[in-house]
Amino acid sequence: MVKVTVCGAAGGIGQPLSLLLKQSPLITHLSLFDIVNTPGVAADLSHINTKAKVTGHVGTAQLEEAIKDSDVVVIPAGVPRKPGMTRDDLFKINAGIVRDLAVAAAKFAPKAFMCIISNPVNSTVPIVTEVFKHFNVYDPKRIFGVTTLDIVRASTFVTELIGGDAATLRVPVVGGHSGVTILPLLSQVAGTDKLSQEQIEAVTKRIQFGGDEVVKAKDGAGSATLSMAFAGARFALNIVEAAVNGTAITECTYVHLDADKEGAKDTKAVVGELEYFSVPVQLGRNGVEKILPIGAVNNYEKKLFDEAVPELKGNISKGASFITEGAKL
Ligand SMILES: NC(=O)c1ccc[n+]([C@@H]2O[C@H](COP(=O)([O-])OP(=O)(O)OC[C@H]3O[C@@H](n4cnc5c(N)ncnc54)[C@H](O)[C@@H]3O)[C@@H](O)[C@H]2O)c1
Ligand SMILES: O=C(O)C[C@H](O)C(=O)O
Repeated sequence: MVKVTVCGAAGGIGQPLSLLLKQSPLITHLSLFDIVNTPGVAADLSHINTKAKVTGHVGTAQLEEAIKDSDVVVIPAGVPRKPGMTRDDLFKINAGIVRDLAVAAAKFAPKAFMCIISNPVNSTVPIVTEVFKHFNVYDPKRIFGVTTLDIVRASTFVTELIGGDAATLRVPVVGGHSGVTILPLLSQVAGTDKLSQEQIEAVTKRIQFGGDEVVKAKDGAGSATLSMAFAGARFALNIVEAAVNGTAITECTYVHLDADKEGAKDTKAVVGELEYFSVPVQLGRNGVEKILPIGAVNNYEKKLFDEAVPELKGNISKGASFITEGAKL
C-alpha cells in the first residue's frame, strides 16, 4: 500500500502533477489536499481507470485525514512569482503555508518522504527540517527539495546545442533552486567540449534563469506549472520506485548534507559549512541511500560556486530561523 498526498493539489502544478501520479501502478491511494477545489479535482481524477484510489480533502479541518499515514507528501502549495519578483519574495506567504503543512506531516505522517516544491525551495526545505526536529521526528534522509525541473531544463537546453536525445541526456545540476545558486556542471557532460566558452556561459545562464523565461511569457499568470508537474512526478515516482522496489535511482536533489555525512565529505570540502546543497543522491528504500560525489569542477564552475554559496547560506538561515526564532509551533 502506498499513499501519496499532494498538498496544493488544485493548483497550477498540483492538478497536472496529480494526473501524472494517478497513472502510476505503484500508488494505491492518491490523497489530494488544498484549501479550495479538491472535491472537484478528486472526482474528475477518480474516473481514470488506474489503480490508485483518489480522495479529495479541502480546508485545514480536513488536513489531518488527508495526510495521515502518507508514505510520500508532495508540496506544491503556495503562491507563484509574477514578473519582477524573485523566489525569495514568495517567502512572506509561502513560509507559513509550508510550516503548517510540515506540522501536519510531522504529527500525522512522520515517516513520509517529504518532497518540497514550494518556493523559495532553498528556504522552505530548512523550514520542514526545523519543524520535524521540533516534533522529534527528523530524519534528513526523508526530506527533499525538488530541483528536478533544473535538471529537466538542462537536458533540454544542452541537447539543443550538442544534439542527441534530451530524454536520456543527464546533466548534473547541484547547489540550490534560484538564479545563481543553480549550478549546472556542464564540464561533466560528454559532448560539451564542442561548445565555446561563450556558449557554455550562455546555456549556464539559461538554466539558472529558466524559470524567469516562463514567468515572463505567462505575463502575470504565474510560473512553470506543466514542466514542473512533469519534473515533480518524475521525482516523486523515483522516490516511490526506490522505496517500494529498492531500485537504486540517482537524482540530484536538495538535501541536508547530514543525510549521508560520509558521502557528503567531498561536497563539504567545496561548500564549507553549508548545511544544504543539491547533490547527486542515490535513492533507496529509506530515501537517501548515499550522497554521491559532485565530481570534478572546472575553473569557470568554481567561480559559480563562489557566487552561489553566500546566497544559499542566507536563504538557509532565513528558513531555519523562521521556525527556530518564530512563533511557538
Ligand atoms: N521547485 C520548483 O522547481 C518549482 C517550479 C515551479 C513552481 N514552484 C513553486 O510551486 C508553488 C505553486 O505554484 P503553482 O503555479 O502551482 O501555484 P498556484 O497558485 O497555481 O497553486 C497553488 C495552490 O496552493 C494552494 N494553497 C494555498 N495555500 C495552501 C495551504 N495552506 N494548503 C494547501 N494548499 C494551499 C492554492 O489554493 C493553490 O491551489 C509556488 O510557490 C511556485 O513558486 C516551484
Ligand atoms: O521560476 C519560478 O518562480 C518557478 C520555479 O522555481 C521555476 O524554476 O520555474
